[in-house]
Amino acid sequence: MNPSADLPLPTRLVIASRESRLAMWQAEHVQACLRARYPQCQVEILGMTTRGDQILDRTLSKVGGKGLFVKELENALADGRADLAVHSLKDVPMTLPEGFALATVMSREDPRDALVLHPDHLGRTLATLPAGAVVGTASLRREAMVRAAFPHLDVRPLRGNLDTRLGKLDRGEYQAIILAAAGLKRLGLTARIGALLDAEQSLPAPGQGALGIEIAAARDDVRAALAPLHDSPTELAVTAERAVSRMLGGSCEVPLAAYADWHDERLRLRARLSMPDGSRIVVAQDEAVRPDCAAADALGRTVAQALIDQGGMDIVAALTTTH
Ligand SMILES: NCc1[nH]cc(CCC(=O)O)c1CC(=O)O
Repeated sequence: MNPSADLPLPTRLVIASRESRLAMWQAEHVQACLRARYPQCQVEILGMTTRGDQILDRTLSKVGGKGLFVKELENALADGRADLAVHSLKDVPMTLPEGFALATVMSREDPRDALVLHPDHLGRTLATLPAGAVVGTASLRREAMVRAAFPHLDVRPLRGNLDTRLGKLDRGEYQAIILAAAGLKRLGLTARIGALLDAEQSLPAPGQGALGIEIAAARDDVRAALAPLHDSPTELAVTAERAVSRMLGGSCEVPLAAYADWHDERLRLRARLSMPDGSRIVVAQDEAVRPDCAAADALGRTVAQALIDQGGMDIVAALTTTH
């Protein structure tokens, strides 16, 4: 029995969200799902600016990482200004602070990376862009992938929200940029996708494409209200992916890819850890048959251990001790 099944539904639910267009789309998506499910409940959005949104001149890994985007939202959950916070799961730290819980994982949007091209280069791919073409990416994982597989390209950092990044591309600062397909699709920008990079070419980041809903851990009423939005296959996949990252220290300074997908009843997890310059790459993969959450987590730890056994911690240490 679910002990919270009999809890009265809250009459009002406030969703804390960052104010970027993507974050707002995601909050409005959850708002629409909740309104459809609970017509009597008043569902509102509280928009907030986070430190991560304010600092735009340095790459994320240098300014403190994922926590920057969630802390202000957690403060709103803690003091009751909001009841739930919607996050791109990719941006949620591997271990939440005491008192908070990831209550819900929603079904996954396309997890792949997408190549977006400057209008002068439409029709090209990473392989056919001219030598020296500037390719922008905000992630060390994507940077490592391009450097290893396409050494003819000039990879440069790219920060800012989706609109900012696309603006820099269109102004000619980059010949191409790599973004998550999920964000582009959510914002109705599917037409800008020049090429989708399959998992063989660009293995996604842990959690990419999935939405997670965070609550104050004590709010069993909110947890119960969110239950219908939960997607178990996605939760098991991202549990495995996040376990890999957690075991390697959970830092976004590390170019880690981890992606789990379902093949009938088997959950297959692939992971890749690289130096940003593409000079060293270790890969591992394993699978579990009909795992529960604990087994999905164990799958992630097994794959992380396989990366460690191949010298993965040397890569982590080389990247995390410099600043
Ligand atoms: N780090 C920013 C971020 N967080 C989530 C997404 C995309 C949406 C998703 O993965 O659910 C993006 C943009 C990007 O990587 O291009």
